[in-house]
Amino acid sequence: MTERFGGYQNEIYLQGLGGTFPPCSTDATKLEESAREILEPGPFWYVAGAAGSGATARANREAFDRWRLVPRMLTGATERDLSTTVLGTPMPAPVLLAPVGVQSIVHEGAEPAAARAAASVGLPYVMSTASSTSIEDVAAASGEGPRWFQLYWPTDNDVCASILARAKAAGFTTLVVTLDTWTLAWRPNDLDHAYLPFIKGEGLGVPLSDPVFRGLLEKTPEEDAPTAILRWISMITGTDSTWDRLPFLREHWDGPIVLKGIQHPDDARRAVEAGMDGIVVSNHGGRQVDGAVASLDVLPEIVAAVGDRLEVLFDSGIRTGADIAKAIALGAKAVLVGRPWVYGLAHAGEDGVRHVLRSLLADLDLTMGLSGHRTLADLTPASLRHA
Ligand SMILES: Cc1cc2nc3c(=O)[nH]c(=O)nc-3n(C[C@H](O)[C@H](O)[C@H](O)COP(=O)(O)O)c2cc1C
Ligand SMILES: O=C(O)C(=O)c1ccccc1
Repeated sequence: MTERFGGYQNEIYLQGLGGTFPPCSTDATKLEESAREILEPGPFWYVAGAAGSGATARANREAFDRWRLVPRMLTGATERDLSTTVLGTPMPAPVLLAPVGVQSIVHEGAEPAAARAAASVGLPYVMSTASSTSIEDVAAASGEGPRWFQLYWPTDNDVCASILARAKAAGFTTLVVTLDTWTLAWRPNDLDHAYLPFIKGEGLGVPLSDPVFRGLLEKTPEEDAPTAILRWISMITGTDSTWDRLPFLREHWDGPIVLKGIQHPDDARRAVEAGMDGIVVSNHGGRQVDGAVASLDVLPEIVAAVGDRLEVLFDSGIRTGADIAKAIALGAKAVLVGRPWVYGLAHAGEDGVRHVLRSLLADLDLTMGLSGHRTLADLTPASLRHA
């Protein structure tokens, strides 16, 4: 089905005639600034912050500036079709909501609000293991919307299997395994505010509702919250896994599996060899390795390394329609967006998330049309020049 995302432009103008204005900026690059005015420093820096000096987070943005679209004329791009299918999930545009933990710290509606917004636009919501809400409650909020599940991999196999079984039973189709955050990076902004949401016990919607995890505890989390929290933290951070542990996931998940956090072509090749279905070329929005390469800069070599042997998704730094078009032109099948919609959630809950998503898709739709690209397949390296 062809969605006319660009029509959101006229909708906004018409609403303005009636005195109604967007709930937050239509420009995702401005949302960090306005979020700073409405969030306390701890929550604000949890979202906006990055590892170390922030060099990689800045590099992620700068990398997009080194590529420019070359507009083509008279191509008949009046009607666009932005739809695609990724690992069996049809989507009206090549955009997914990146997994984001502990959303209750920016808005009381938390994950269900974001999942409802995603479903209303038809985009897949990738639920984080670090959600403040249970798997079943997020699934219910998604309704008919597509849903993927992101795994922070517990060291305890029984707990891991239980979480995967619940995600599967709740209708999550695709598993995204995050590899780059097996321990939290040096994050000065969180440290300066002594702010770790997990310690407040807010990101425990998944384990606290898990019967196997609860069975490991001597006292229930209601009786002794700190012990439960520490037990969970020690289960999902502090231990790096190795490639030989992947078959366990295959045994316990019968849908597609995607590895998130790939930045080296050799790791992408290993993902192929391990029989994975996809990868997310991502540096976690610059939140893990400060001084690391910009995610967009490694995308072309990774696409060249794996060809069509698995699906290559991309994230880290996407803020505009042009950014999405560039990532697709460089070989990504779809992109994940992180901070922008979290700021939308902070500003206006479900409406804010929907507005950020629709703005991004309208921008992409109009950018593609005006640069003469009718479908995603029209976006190729030939659509770009090095600036
Ligand atoms: C506040 C916040 C929380 C995040 N939590 C998770 C998480 O729980 N799991 C995960 O795989 N990635 C997590 N990420 C990383 C995102 O999935 C994504 O890789 C990153 O935000 C993309 O960069 P962008 O924010 O520049 O779009 C988080 C990112 C942010 C900003
Ligand atoms: O902050 C993050 O980037 C992240 O991935 C995370 C991990 C655990 C809890 C909350 C967020």
